[in-house]
Amino acid sequence: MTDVHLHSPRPTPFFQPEPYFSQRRKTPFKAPPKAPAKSCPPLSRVFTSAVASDGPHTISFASDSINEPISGLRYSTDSQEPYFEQGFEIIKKIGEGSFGEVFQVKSREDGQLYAIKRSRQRFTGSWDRRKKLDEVEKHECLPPHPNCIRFYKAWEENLHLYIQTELCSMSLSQYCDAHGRLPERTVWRILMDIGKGLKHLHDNRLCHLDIKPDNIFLSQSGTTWKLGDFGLVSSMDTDFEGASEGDACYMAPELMEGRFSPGADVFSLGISMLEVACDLQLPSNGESWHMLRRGELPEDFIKNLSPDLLSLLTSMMSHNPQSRPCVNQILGHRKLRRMQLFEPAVKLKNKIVPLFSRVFQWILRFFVILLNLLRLSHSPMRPETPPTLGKPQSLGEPLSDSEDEDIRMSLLQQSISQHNGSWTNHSPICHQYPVYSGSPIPLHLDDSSADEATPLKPGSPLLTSSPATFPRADRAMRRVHSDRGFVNGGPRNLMEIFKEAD
Ligand SMILES: Nc1ncnc2c1ncn2[C@@H]1O[C@H](COP(=O)(O)OP(=O)(O)OP(=O)(O)O)[C@@H](O)[C@H]1O
Repeated sequence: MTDVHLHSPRPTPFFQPEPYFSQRRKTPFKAPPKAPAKSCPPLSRVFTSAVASDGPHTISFASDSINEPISGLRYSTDSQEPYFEQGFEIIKKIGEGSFGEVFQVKSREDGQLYAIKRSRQRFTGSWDRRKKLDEVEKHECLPPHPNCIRFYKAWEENLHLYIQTELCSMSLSQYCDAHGRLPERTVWRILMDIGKGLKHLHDNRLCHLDIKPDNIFLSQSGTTWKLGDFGLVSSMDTDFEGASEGDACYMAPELMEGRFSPGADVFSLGISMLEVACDLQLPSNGESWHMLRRGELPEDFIKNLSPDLLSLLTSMMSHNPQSRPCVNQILGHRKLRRMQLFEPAVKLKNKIVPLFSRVFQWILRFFVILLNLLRLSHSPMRPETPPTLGKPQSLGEPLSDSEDEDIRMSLLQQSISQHNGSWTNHSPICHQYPVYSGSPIPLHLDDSSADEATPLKPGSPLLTSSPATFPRADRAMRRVHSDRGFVNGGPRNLMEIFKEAD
């Protein structure tokens, strides 16, 4: 019995030996957070006065305007619609995260496009509200920079928080989902742009602490990479008080011990670049997680990297934060220095090329219209041609003049017979005329007989004619029939055609 039990087939557990590295998977769908338990009502419903406010209120920590009612040309307090809908035309939803949903909108006041993030859930209490407003405070305290997503305003309404920011075309994750492994040129460009954004943060004594491809965005124009999502930004001045680490896949190893420093951002940027340059799926734990932090990078993935990029990324991912280069040193790399040297020229090219191409298109369009107008004004009026009954078909070799003449005669004979109330059954083209008429054959011999419809007298040679009367026409029409798979006026069997070919 024991033996049977031991040998009974069982599903073998799938075991992937560690360390294991795989190709980067597409950005997984993030399930929305669970709804709050229904057993007790949220605090906001119990202590409404603690968090509720009348109508939409701006949120600002830079001035004393916190909790100032929203006012605007397009906002009416009499309307039941929220400010979000009164002030903006909602174009589409562009993303969602654990915090909320992001919409692409068009402002009804200035006609510009923006991104608005709306908290998914209502504030559950004053503590929850304060925690959500943190992102506003952190984003607001950052002076604008071309490589950081710009903050415009924030407001709360109906216990939801709204954050209005600059609109970007997509995140780096979405870009990689579409393009796969990125070419080194693009990786250097991202390193330079995000390096500049990060320098701006560090110069303002702030650390991002959540750098990852999900939080790097491509501008609307598609030329500049920008740093976004400042929800975890922490100040060096307050000694990283209340700081928390971001995504485990991109986390510097020293954060496990609570040692925060600007070096953590350098590590996260380095490992993010490794991911996109090698199309590597970063582990969130396990032995492979530690290997990457010990500087043991998977050979199969890094073999295509240039020595320059590999050595920079390896130094950025040093285990010891002191050994990592600071952002100034990264931007001082000779490759990035050269890129910066040519940057004004590249920017100019990016502005001029689309402009020139648009002007060129207009000139081209103008010439095409002009040419058409000229052609119309010079073309003589053409006589109306009778409508064709079908598409001209290839009839093989062109008929000779005499054969053509015979066909005309035959058709005339057919027409006369039809006119007199009888078809000559042996006419070789009686079934074919509608198809043949791609180039219609006039039913008269010459112009003088064109409109003669007088019936011929019985016994006329034309009426009594047989195939022998017009042997060449008969031959020619048989050839036409045969070209189209018809024999004796009927469809030809495929087998017959094959036999003939043999
Ligand atoms: N300014 C923007 N322009 C364009 N798309 C954006 C912008 N901000 C956010 N998105 C899109 O919305 C998605 C979710 O945004 P975001 O990550 O800021 O939300 P979140 O709720 O804070 O997410 P997280 O789970 O990381 O906290 C992003 O992945 C991105 O695709």
